[in-house]
Amino acid sequence: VDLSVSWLGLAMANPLYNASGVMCRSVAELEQVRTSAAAAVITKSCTPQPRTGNPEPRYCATALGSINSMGLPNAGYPYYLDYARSYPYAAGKPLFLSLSGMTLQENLDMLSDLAAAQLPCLPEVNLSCPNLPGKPQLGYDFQACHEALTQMARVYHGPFGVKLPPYFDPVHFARMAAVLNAFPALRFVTCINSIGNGLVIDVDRESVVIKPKDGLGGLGGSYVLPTALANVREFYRLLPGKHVVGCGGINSGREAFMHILAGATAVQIGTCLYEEGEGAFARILDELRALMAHKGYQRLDDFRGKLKTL
Ligand SMILES: CC(C)(C)CCc1c(C(=O)O)[nH]c(=O)[nH]c1=O
Repeated sequence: VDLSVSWLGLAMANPLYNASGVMCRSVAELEQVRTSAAAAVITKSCTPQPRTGNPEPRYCATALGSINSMGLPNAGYPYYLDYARSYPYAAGKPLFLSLSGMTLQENLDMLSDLAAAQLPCLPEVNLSCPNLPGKPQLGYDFQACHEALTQMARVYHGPFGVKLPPYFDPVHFARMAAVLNAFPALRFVTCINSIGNGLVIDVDRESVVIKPKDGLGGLGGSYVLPTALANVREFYRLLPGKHVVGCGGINSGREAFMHILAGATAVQIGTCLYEEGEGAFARILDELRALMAHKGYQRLDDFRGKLKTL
């Protein structure tokens, strides 16, 4: 069984890597991912300056997944650029840099600096970043997205990608696809970011479980799998020539298989990686390999995007 993936001029031994935000804030964590069975690495979404993020508790895992309102704690863009400068690209594991400015200008500043650095790493721009006050997150404001991407594509000419929030309405899928299809240099979309503003309640304590936003936070893990799969399949259909990276609810080879069947080129592991540690990569790969062998598939292309409808 061959698990290799080749895309954007990159060759990956397998389709798995971390989701931005998990095991990727410090160099020590990034090296944990790089030296694991993961085939690529992505950094924590960064801002130009370091941020401590929200007060704790700001993450909580449940039997069905996780809730977080981290508040973008990160070591700052220069820290991750420095890691990208010394990263061993020749070892064959691609590096992605996640950018999440608090304003459009911050994203433009980081992207133009990254362009000047001329490094082999690829930017993944987080569209769950804040928009103007009184407006929803950028990814939910289609007009603002189009304007932001126009300016980003003006300062950064290489291939880049975006991390998308989940969408829940066919009209929203179509509107966002129309925006994304206007940018040839936008080569991949990562679906999905956490499902925003969920609320987890602890019955014994009769309390919320995270401190920020009176308990509201982004949902990850099994809670989001059907939504993640829907976003992967819809954007796989709606963005011809672009790649979709699947993210959301992957706990085993079965969910990785589902994401690839729905059209994902590669897949990111978030909550499961946070809870299990880097051993999750080898376990999930073994399970995916066994599932493919059982089904008689030699390589990922044998079933990628071939989800049957009834
Ligand atoms: C939600 C933002 C803080 C604007 C971006 C960072 C982020 C966070 C975070 O740092 O709170 N958590 C997520 O699940 N997804 C994200 O994209």
